[in-house]
Amino acid sequence: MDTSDAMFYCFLFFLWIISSILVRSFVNNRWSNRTDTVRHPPSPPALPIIGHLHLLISSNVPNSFQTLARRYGPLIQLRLGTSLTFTLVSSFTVAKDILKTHDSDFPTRATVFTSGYNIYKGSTFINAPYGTYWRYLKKLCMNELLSSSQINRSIHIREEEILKLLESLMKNSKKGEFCDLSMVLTAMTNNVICRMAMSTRCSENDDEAKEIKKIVRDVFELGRMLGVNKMMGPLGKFDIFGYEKKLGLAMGQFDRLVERIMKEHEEKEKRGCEGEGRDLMDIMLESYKDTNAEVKLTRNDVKAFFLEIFLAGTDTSSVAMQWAMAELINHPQAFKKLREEIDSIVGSNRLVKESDVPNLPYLRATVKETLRLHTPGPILFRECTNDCSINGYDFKKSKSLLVINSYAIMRDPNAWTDPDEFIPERFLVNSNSTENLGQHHMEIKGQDFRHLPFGGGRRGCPGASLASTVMQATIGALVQCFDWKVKGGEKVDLKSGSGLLATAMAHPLLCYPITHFNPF
Ligand code: HEM
Repeated sequence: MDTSDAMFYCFLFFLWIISSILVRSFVNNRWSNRTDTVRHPPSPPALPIIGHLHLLISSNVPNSFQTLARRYGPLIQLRLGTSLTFTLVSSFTVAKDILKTHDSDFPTRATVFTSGYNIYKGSTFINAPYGTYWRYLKKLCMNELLSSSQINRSIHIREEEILKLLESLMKNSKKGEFCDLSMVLTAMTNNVICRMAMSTRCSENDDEAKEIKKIVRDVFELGRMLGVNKMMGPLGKFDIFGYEKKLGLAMGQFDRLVERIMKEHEEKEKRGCEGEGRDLMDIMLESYKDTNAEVKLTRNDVKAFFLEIFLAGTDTSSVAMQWAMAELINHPQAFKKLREEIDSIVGSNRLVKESDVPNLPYLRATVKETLRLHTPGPILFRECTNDCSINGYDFKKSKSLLVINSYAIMRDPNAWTDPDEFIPERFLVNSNSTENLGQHHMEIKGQDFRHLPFGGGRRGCPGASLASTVMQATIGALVQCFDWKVKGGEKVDLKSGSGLLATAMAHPLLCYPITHFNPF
């Protein structure tokens, strides 16, 4: 955490104490009058007034939660301030109970940790309560927008974007310059999602994808800050730092840009142009215009959906790829093994392709292992919609919030051998292999609740296939085409960022690419 972050959190902490004292007298009754016989999970010692809030202010929140679970157990109750209580889940067996057995009792994402601010009021997919609207959009995602046939149809987009990435890295290599892999990977995933969503790169304005990236980044950051504000109690609502105003401006910019792109698509449809093929906007507009659709989508619903797809789909894949490269650079044996696998399947005349991936088990294992150790979505939020009991504890409709720490589950020593080590071999499922995989070997069949990078149950990530496809093809190409030398050292510093959901690397990944195979 740098000094300005520390000062900012100190200030928020101070603000919280004052606002909590102000409201304490009003909420005291709530605690003292509790006469229910509900069986709550155990709770670690809490500080007066703030409860366990100080744990959220500490550096890496999923990591602090993990330390708590190791001390107090896999199911504990935590309190933030005087009014927000939630249960923290840190074991895969309990996670399985929730995401599988009790999936229908927890079908809604808890939104108390989000800013709640949205110019598209009522139009949200990611935070929609379980119901007709959410079901309709989820079905649309799974059957059309992010289906395997739509992913296959857009293969040329990913191939072209990977080639563009390699081209720019070849230039760095030729000049002996270093590159910022964090930046170029973010630009690439952004282009892939923008082109798949709205064919923006191919429109007349080449800067649209960049513009969307900047706006979405602003919306994400400001939304995060507002979310923290919201947890600060009544004083947080005054928007002292002006985040709400800035968020409104950023969303307004997004709205104007997407409105224009929507109109362009509508015009294109009228003219009967096929353009780059059917993108996600075309599919959404078809639903929007369908008078017989189960849900009548509004223009705002369409825009809000795209904003959330950009928020959910760009940085996640890019951050995961940065970690994959960092781990591979720090583990030369794994890098060599991956390169050898690619060379043996692909040969030395062409670039690795998406269609090679089924024959590249070590590449798939590398991506899985990266997502296990460095998941971009370390915490899953759920709200109880039916009274139920889990592990002998009671959960109440509309009152019980769950926070599943998938970061801790994926590093649980009861589920994984050497849980903090990068060992792709643990995901190799090859019974004919003569290689001794030893105790790291594990078999993942179907949905395994030890491995939760994409969450699980009905609220699980609909972009999992797309994200895995992008990651496998990109990492494969980066390993096939270049050797990598870290700028200013032998090894990459694997420190991660701080905060509730901050899962990015603490420092940009600066490396010299050295050409090994030139596909051009
Ligand atoms: C490495 C990349 C990605 C990771 C690690 C990731 C992870 C996650 C996680 C952990 C969740 C919450 C699941 C739960 O609560 O059980 C989620 C939800 C979601 N993700 Fe992803 N995601 C990635 C990429 C994508 C992409 C590429 C898209 C779309 C283009 C996407 C769209 C969504 C959406 C729409 C939801 C909300 C689903 C719902 O509420 O039903 N994600 N993702």
